[in-house]
Amino acid sequence: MMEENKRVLLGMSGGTDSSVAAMRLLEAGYEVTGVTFRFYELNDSTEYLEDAHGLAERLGIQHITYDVREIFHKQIIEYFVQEYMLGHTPVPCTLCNNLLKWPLLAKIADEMGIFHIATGHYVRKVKKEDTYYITYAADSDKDQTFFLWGLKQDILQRMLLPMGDITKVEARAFAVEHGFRKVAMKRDSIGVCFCPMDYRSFLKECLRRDGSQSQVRNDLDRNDHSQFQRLKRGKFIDEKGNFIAWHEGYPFYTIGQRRGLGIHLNRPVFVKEIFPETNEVVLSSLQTLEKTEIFLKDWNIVNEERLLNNPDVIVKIRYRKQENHCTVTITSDNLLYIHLHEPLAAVAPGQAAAFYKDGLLLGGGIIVSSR
Ligand SMILES: Nc1ncnc2c1ncn2[C@@H]1O[C@H](COP(=O)(O)OP(=O)(O)OP(=O)(O)O)[C@@H](O)[C@H]1O
Repeated sequence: MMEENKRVLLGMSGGTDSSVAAMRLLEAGYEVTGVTFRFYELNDSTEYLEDAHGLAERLGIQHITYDVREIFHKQIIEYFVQEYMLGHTPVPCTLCNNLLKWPLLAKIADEMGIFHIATGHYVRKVKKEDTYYITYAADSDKDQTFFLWGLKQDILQRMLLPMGDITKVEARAFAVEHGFRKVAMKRDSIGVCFCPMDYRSFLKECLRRDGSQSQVRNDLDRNDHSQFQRLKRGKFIDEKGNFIAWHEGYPFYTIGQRRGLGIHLNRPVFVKEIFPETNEVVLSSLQTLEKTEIFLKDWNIVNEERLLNNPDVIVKIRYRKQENHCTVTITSDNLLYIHLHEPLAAVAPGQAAAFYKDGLLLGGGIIVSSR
């Protein structure tokens, strides 16, 4: 294991937060090296690379770019499409952070003899009894803890999080004060980087492009017909299987969805279940969507003592949504079992769940099922 030093490798996206992060790290006396990952280039635009590089030059820091477009395509975009084809709700940002962004920062830092790794994430970290934890950001509107439950001690101990203590408003002001007006004016990124708008058009486009030689294969695709063919009209049904209306294809719906169903009934209805095999989507009242038990796969626990069997842990299944109280245990088949203390609606397979207690992020996982 490398000795701690005053060097830090910072992920620089070209955006406000990581740019201000670079300035704050320099102010704190670190020798900063910036790395910009080429994950995905929307409309082939590489402006972000030039922005990051230009900023690094002005700050007098070393800057490198690192092309991971192929890995990103395989691990994140194909996964994203495949999850919808399975009737699930994917979490690409969570996976990117936990499987790509932070591990890559650590790997490159290792190669360069740099101990610390940093991003412009709005999160903080603390050490308690020899264990490092991610904790909520000072700016609760920007808090990004929800995306980082998969990180382990080897990463956590090396992390520097210069944006955790300030608000976004302060970050913009900081950039202006330091003479970086353009940095301060950058728009906040919205949604998923490779699909900032409507995921339905993205899905259609991806599957059309991949066509019959689809790189995106799954169990449902055994019949060797292109997945694009699967995006066809299907039935909205009620819980008894009665036809309600036509829909545009099951991958275009998410459990818990109410808006955009394209139907008008005299009662509010929500997507309750998705059946990819028959291309049917079950609609029902919100109450029938409520669950009290959730099972997670691919989980990570930061501290077992604090999480398991604790009678009152907070679980979040959405970035900006409600916090629920629960108890967490491990099942005999190695899933995490969440017993919710009050029912929760709109629990979709594929989504992430993150656990908190006393402000500490204790881990999380991917939802496989609920009841
Ligand atoms: N292409 C990239 N290369 C290197 N690091 C990145 C890249 N994209 C994001 N990051 C890092 O991950 C952090 C969080 O990214 P995210 O896209 O969630 O946030 P953001 O609020 O848009 O940040 P920013 O304002 O810095 O773009 C960024 O602050 C940055 O440090």
